[in-house]
Amino acid sequence: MIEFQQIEKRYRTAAGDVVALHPLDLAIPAGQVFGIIGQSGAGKSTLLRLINGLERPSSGRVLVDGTDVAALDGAGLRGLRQRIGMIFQHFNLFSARTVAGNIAFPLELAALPAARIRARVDELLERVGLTAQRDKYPAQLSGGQKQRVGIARALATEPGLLLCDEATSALDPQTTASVLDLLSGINRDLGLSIVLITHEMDVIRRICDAVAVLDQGRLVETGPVTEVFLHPRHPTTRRFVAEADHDETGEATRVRYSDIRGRILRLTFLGESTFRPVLGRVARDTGIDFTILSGRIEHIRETPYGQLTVALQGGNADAAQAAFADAGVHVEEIRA
Ligand SMILES: Nc1ncnc2c1ncn2[C@@H]1O[C@H](COP(=O)(O)OP(=O)(O)OP(=O)(O)O)[C@@H](O)[C@H]1O
Repeated sequence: MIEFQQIEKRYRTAAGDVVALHPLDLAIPAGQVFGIIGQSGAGKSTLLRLINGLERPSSGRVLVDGTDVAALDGAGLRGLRQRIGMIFQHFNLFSARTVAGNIAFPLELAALPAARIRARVDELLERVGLTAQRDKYPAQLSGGQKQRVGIARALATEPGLLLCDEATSALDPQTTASVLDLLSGINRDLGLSIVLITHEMDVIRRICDAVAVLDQGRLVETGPVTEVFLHPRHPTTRRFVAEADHDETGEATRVRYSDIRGRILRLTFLGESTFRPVLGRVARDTGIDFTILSGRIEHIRETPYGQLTVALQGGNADAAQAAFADAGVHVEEIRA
């Protein structure tokens, strides 16, 4: 469990103070994949680096499993960092060490016997799918393979928490997907908590359980991804969702629908309700005819959700709208 209590961070510069984080409170429960999203300069890296003491708060406290990070001395901080792995956008591998040598590094620092290091490295290579690459050097690897080495190295000392600093930003979409799957599997199989920062809502949708949205150093929205992604409240969150999604509430869409008669609704089905035959039942009960304008079924982590944009003709539109809400379907009126 990580708790930020009235955390504020200012950087002193020649030109004056830069406020990277305005006072904020945030609790990150153990065992989750927790995402922090924001534009460049929003304060994401600062927030992440406060967790392992790479930055110190200007005021407020950061508690990691109840321990105040700022109160730790050198030995205490080293102990904390052994329990927190970190991976980076540009991998930060040692170019003169092989794949196995990179992964062994933190174990050598911890002075483990050679036989135990070898066994642990073998196990980690298998977990990240790089057994065949063990004797290669970073320059001989693809971006995705480099990040897998970074992940294996971060896991070497069996940390309870993994911090990911834009871990997939330098990767193509397909490689991103496979690295995110690996992280998701690690969270599931090892029960390891993951805190990641990103500027892409799609990363949040694929693997996070919960999310915090930062905007110019302020925490503007936080909650489960199913809630924040499907029903964003703050304009910044809406913008991120619209980028990941094709936006159906914008002006262009309203113009595109100008030839279509009837009330236009966007229906969001989440979890079990995604696969229930709600549409047919509402049509029968209310005499409504539906024209489907667009639709899809996707996943937020493992939870399926469906979004359907429909035009309603004939029958009782108000009753249909109420029947959807009764069936647990979220209804958004795109045009009355
Ligand atoms: N060491 C520093 N000295 C002065 N200002 C800093 C320092 N580190 C960060 N800042 C400033 O603090 C603000 C937040 O920076 P931070 O790196 O936390 O944002 P970010 O959301 O991670 O951005 P990015 O996605 O570009 O990495 C920015 O205005 C940045 O310029």
